[in-house]
Amino acid sequence: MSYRTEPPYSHGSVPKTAVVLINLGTPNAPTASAVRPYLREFLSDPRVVEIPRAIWWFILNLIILPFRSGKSAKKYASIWTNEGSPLKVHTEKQAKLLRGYLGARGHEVRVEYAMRYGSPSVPQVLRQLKADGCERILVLPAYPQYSATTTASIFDAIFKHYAQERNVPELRFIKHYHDHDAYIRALQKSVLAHWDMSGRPDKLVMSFHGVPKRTLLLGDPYHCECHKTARLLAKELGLTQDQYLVTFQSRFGKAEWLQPYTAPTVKKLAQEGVQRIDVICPGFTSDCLETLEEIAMEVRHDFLQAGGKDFNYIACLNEDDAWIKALSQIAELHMIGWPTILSPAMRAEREAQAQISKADAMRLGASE
Ligand SMILES: C=CC1=C(C)c2cc3[nH]c(cc4nc(cc5[nH]c(cc1n2)c(C)c5CCC(=O)O)C(CCC(=O)O)=C4C)c(C)c3C=C
Ligand SMILES: [Fe+2]
Ligand SMILES: [Fe+2]
Repeated sequence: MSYRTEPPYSHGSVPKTAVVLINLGTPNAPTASAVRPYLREFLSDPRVVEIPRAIWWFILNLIILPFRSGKSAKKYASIWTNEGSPLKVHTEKQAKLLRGYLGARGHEVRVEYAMRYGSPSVPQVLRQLKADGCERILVLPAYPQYSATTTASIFDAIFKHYAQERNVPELRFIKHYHDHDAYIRALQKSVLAHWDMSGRPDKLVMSFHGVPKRTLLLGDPYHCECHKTARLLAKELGLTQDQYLVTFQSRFGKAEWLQPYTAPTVKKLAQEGVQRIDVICPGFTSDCLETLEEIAMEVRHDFLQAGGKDFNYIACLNEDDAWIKALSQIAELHMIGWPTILSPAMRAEREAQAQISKADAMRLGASE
């Protein structure tokens, strides 16, 4: 067993707490050479693709990466902003806002963000938190609905990192918040704000990222959690069953994925004479390639080509105030029992410990 070197242990220090918001990840640039390593890391994850490793290695390296990297890069280029990839830009802003929100509520917590694939990587962020003395870590995936392909893969990355540490911090993992009241109400508020501006559609389409159908049959609760989110949102909006539908997008590969698929469904709606649809993607908490390009560009085009008249994409929650508030409530719920709101005595003790650690460090430095 080879352990990473630990920072010097400091007696009696008040443990610091950190919340780490973790999203999927995104390439560093909208170019084939940047998309390729990102896709390699993502699609090499056995949680994402369950095909036997040796067979998959050939398919990935000889077929998928050479062809998909350039194609995907062009798509990324169509949504890239001056600040970078939308997924990263929104996640970073969410972490900053959450830090401010929790701070304003009196919590002394670090809030950082990390990406499961790409950067800032999970190990990079966890190393920094260890160096800064964080002894309690709350892992907050950016996915409201649990799936082995996403949430569990984040958990794997955390376990893998700490497998090489002696002094493992106290860890808590948020599995899902697909039915959390504040999340549902943030979604409801965003739909109502859209309808206040633009009127109501004939149908509201709630499109979730797909996964292979096989994963549902093998016990992954993702499909049920997506449907529960949709049902709760429809209830909050007062929609009857014929006023909304649930679809699954972003199919990858040849196997059957969760149905109904988003693109053929909206085409069919247009062909049946539905004039206006609004599409929301409640499973994506930040706008990204899959919402801005696939839904707001490709699916819009499909709907209008098939005879639809009016297509509205309702943006993800991104930096929405009600959403940041929801995130803070979800984090607070999972931090119960952790002393994040410090008493004056604890604060004084922390100050004193910081002074002692500083003096220790200087003494150690001087004796070397
Ligand atoms: C919201 C949850 C997500 C699930 C579940 C999910 C499963 C899943 N995805 C792929 C393959 C790809 N997904 C890609 C992009 C992508 N996926 C999600 C989220 C979920 N994926 C997001 C937020 C994004 C966008 C990232 C961004 O940079 O904006 C891609 C890359 C893009 C492309 O080349 O099309 C792939 C590939 C699989 C195979 C899978 C479950 C088995
Ligand atoms: Fe995906
Ligand atoms: Fe896609």
